[in-house]
Amino acid sequence: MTTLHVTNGRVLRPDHSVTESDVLIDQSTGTIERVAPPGRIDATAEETLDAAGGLVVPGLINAHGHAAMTLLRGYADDKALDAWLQEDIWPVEAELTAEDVRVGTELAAVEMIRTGTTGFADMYFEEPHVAGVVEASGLRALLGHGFVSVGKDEDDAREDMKTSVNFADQYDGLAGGRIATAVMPHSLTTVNEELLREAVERAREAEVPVHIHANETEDEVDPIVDERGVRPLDYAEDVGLLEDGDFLAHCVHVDDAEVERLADSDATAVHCPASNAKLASGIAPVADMLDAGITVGLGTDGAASNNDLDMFDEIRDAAMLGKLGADDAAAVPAGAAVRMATEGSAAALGFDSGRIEAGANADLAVVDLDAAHLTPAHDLVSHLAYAASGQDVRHTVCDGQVLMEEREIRTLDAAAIRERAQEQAEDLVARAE
Ligand SMILES: CSC[C@H]1O[C@@H](n2cnc3c(O)ncnc32)[C@H](O)[C@@H]1O
Ligand SMILES: [Zn+2]
Repeated sequence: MTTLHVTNGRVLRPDHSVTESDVLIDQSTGTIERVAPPGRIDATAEETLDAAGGLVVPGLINAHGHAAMTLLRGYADDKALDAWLQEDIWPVEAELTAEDVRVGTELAAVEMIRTGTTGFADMYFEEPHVAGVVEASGLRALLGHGFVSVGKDEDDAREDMKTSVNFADQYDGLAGGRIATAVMPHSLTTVNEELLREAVERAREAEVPVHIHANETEDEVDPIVDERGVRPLDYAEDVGLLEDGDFLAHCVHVDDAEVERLADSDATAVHCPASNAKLASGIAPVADMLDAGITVGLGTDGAASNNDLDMFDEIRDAAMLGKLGADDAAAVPAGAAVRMATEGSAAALGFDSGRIEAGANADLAVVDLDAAHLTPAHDLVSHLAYAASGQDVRHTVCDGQVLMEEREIRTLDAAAIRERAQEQAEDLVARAE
């Protein structure tokens, strides 16, 4: 076995206590072998990572997004979802090439590794190219081809759905198990009932989950209530959704009965507080969802509605908006927000990650605590939620491989990727004019 020894740091344990511990990683399995006080681990590891003055935390997991939308960061701001998609985003996406997606996803990978994210979900187009970036970057990901039926003829829409199923079927488990997949209908209103039912059925046959946007805006809820006389999550269950492994992005406009329905199911929710705030979609009742026992993960959504992929921002936004939404400063405390970005997101994506513990995937980040804004150190969980940012991350490790050491990304050429992304983004926008 080849080993990686993370030395001299403090470790955020699963119960959120912090101990002075070393972490021994088995690189051949990509898992954590031992967490033990310094000096208790035999110092013969092939590789060491110095965590002195740092806090070793589970790698953050971005459980909902559209990675290549980094190319559209700052392209269209300050609009509500429907107008933003229809007037600005979809017209440009109509011009997207596989190379755009590859370059945009590389840029996203650089940003994620830089800010301590080790795993992400992606619903987008040209997913084989996204898979290539995942393979090269060393990140862990759950990928799916997103499809819609609105604005398409029946045959095209069915082909698009089949692309989603075939991709999920063929790519599940690739990159040494770092790639998982799902079938990804875009939303309950942009995919018609017949295709939605068929997609769910095919996902079950392929034994992969389904990921979908749900209850994001009132404009998305009202037509379902008006046309079907039921709430969206009743409809979702009726078409076969809400099974174990399925995960729903947003869940902003869910009523009490829908919260109960989700809690009674084995599906999970992914909260996207920054995107929901920026598009003025609303504030998800995340405190109620957690109280009801729903597993809630955290996601940035695309960089065009956030506008970054820093999960530390997301943790803070989840705590802040959770309090505002519940009108209660005690709602969504620091620890709950950190859990959403770690254990919650890991559970949503089915990753055995999100905790620093023997047996878990060796997906972690080391946060440099040697900074004025992280002093004094009364409560390090508080710092993770309210004071730290992705720029404080010093090392990033995924599947036992060091992806970033001393703020230098090892697996990707960050400078070249940024330069290429600038050119590609300009070219994409020019093509769409
Ligand atoms: C069919 S691939 C995914 C599709 O979703 C679009 N998108 C980006 N952000 C959001 C959001 O917040 N809600 C709904 N859809 C979103 C993206 O631009 C792609 O077209
Ligand atoms: Zn989204």
